Amino acid sequence: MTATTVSQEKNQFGNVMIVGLGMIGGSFAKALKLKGLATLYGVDRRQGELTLGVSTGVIDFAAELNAETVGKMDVIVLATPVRAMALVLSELKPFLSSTTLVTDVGSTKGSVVAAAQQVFGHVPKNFIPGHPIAGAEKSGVLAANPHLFEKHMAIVTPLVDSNPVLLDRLHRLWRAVGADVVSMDVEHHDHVLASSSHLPHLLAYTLVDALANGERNQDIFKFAAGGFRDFTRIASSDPVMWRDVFLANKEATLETLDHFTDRLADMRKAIESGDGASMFGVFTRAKSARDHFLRLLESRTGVAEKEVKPVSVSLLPASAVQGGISLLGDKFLSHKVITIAALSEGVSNLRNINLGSDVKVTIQALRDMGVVIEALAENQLRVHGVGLRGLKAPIGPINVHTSRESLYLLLPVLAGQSFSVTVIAEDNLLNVPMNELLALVREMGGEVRSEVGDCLPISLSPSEPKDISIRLESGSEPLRMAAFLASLYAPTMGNVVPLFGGVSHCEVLLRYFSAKVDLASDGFTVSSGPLVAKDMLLSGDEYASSWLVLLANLLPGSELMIANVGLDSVSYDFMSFLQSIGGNLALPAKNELGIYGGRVEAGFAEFKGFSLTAEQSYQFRDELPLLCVAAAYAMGESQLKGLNALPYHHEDRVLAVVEALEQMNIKCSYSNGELSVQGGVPSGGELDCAGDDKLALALLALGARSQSVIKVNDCQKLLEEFNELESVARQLGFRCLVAQ
Ligand SMILES: NC(=O)c1ccc[n+]([C@@H]2O[C@H](COP(=O)([O-])OP(=O)(O)OC[C@H]3O[C@@H](n4cnc5c(N)ncnc54)[C@H](O)[C@@H]3O)[C@@H](O)[C@H]2O)c1
Ligand SMILES: O=C(O)C(=O)CC1(C(=O)O)C=CC(O)C=C1
Repeated sequence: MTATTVSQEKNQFGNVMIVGLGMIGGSFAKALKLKGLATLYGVDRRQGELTLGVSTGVIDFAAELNAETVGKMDVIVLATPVRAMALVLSELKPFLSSTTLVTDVGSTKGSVVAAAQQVFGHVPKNFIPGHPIAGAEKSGVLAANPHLFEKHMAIVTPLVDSNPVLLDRLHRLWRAVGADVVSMDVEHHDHVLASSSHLPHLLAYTLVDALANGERNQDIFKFAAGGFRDFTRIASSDPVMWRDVFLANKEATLETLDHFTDRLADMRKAIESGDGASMFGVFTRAKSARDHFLRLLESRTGVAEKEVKPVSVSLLPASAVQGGISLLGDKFLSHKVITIAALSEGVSNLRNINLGSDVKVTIQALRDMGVVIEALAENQLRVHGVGLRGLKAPIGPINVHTSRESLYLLLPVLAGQSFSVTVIAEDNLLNVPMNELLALVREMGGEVRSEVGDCLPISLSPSEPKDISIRLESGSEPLRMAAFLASLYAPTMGNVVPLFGGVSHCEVLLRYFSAKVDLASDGFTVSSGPLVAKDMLLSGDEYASSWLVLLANLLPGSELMIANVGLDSVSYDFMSFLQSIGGNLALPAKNELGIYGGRVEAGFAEFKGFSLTAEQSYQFRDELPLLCVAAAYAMGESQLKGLNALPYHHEDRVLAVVEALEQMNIKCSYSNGELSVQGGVPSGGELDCAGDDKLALALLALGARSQSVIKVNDCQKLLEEFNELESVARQLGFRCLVAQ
């Protein structure tokens, strides 16, 4: 049950007494009182706090620990500093009923259990300790905040014979004030909190005290700014409370303090000897660990959840594509290069990197495993490679979120490391069997476990690496890259046989980073050896290039030049196909790396109706939406065959275009995987791209010469993935209208 669905029945907790009406006790009381869930009684050795408690509406009654009051309580919460709790328990003992739940909020749990044992001779079944993991550096009832516990954790530490009915009541109490309840044993609690809460307080207090009493103390405080304030906020906390905590949790605090002192001594040595690499390593790992912690916190408290506003985009009529442009780096190429650079030996400077959301997923995962990736100027990264097997075990699972490309790149690399790891994902990547990819990882020799038939999440455990031979059954580019990466981990040699010949960025990039990839009679061989860091300027996005070329062909008066294309065989063949159906474009020649790199030029032309074989449909499956648009404007009829043999998401995308064509009054029919389209002039109106960025671009192109404007809805993902869309349009003299 979540906090929001908790029952809010009036006065359901009956009479609740808070002993120690300070900041925490007051916050708890106020939250219950404001919701009308209990009648609140306060006890405090300071009469002033009780008077304030009543006048500020934190409690209903100021009370004392006597037979009459204690006897009628349903719940008693001890909220004094931890060392005062033994005294409070002994004062309660003579009047306490076994049906009253007694709990506490103390920051240490072992000492509170020991206090109960000392007072009662055993821990009574109705005494169940607890601890809210929420607080502030303030104290006293005036600092009470009824929202303090919302979306925070409350730890309960029941003992074996704790009364289950009262334990249930304790859970409900914490949930009623908005907390998420977790159960823990006492010893574990004290060790965890010694590191996560007690040590930081000790450091903050000691730092402030050392500086305040050191030389130049006046100026130190005068010139201290945000960093000092952020680090030392908690040194303003209550000294009595914290003295009690350190007296009560001595052993666990000393253990974590010793570990920290050793690490501090290492840092001292690094500074003394000018060992920048060690410092850089510590700072990078620490940053990555803290970023990871913040993400966990955000996902728990929901603070990062931002409202996503629907965005629509339209291409305004009477535009032509005119001018020269360099496009931002290709997305999948960016993923690949960053991963390869991370696995290389040495430092690589990468320029024109596309930092789209999926690429950031890959970067984060690599950082979580100790790779230092510096963001230099815009779209420029410096990657400090760690070598093929140099990744470090991450502190939590690797989350590829919704990025299929990150998953395909990272999985074989993780399978080649010496640690076990769990890989998790979200939304579209869940519940999809990853058979081909997992088969490949299993071939590497690693153990792969998933709870539900080859779907994520999965756990990988390393084993002896072995030589592999992979014959790819599909033409998927991510799978091809995964196969090449897997073969890098073969002890002597790996063998990759792609479904199609032709050049792809996979082997070109690996060779560029010094991998020994050779063309064999059957596919490629990859001989074992290190990757070596290189600098690289990435070529422009391939799908964006194809889209612009199509637009230039559709819009009269266009004169387009893209200066930085880098086409693999599929993209080159696609552009050549456009030429073969009457398209007006000039393509670059093959460069020394085997890629068609350089400039593409394009201008207006009228396409002829065409016929696409099933093999071509498969080969151009990514570009099919663009080809459907070419068909919509072509003279005569076009046929696209074999569409039902495509991976389902490609067929779905084509079907979405077919629906759009029909809506725009372009005659078309689809049966048995064959689409025929009668060229014409699309009408206009609103279309939905269902959050698919590639489909969105195709639908925008459909509006190139439509009778009235075509507005494409649900374009948030398009603007995320192609965020330079508006600036590209501006540079090339055509107009895109983005509206929310
Ligand atoms: N401050 C935090 O961030 C935080 C967070 C979680 C848990 N805690 C725990 O909550 C407890 C209370 O902390 P706080 O921050 O509310 O402190 P606080 O100083 O604001 O309140 C403590 C109150 O206890 C009263 N008190 C002390 N001895 C007493 C006694 N013998 N009988 C009756 N009243 C007595 C004090 O007069 C004071 O009003 C502590 O055990 C602390 O470890 C604190
Ligand atoms: O936020 C703060 O000021 C706190 O110190 C809260 C904090 C913590 O260290 O996180 C302090 C003590 C606790 O027992 C629980 C929470």
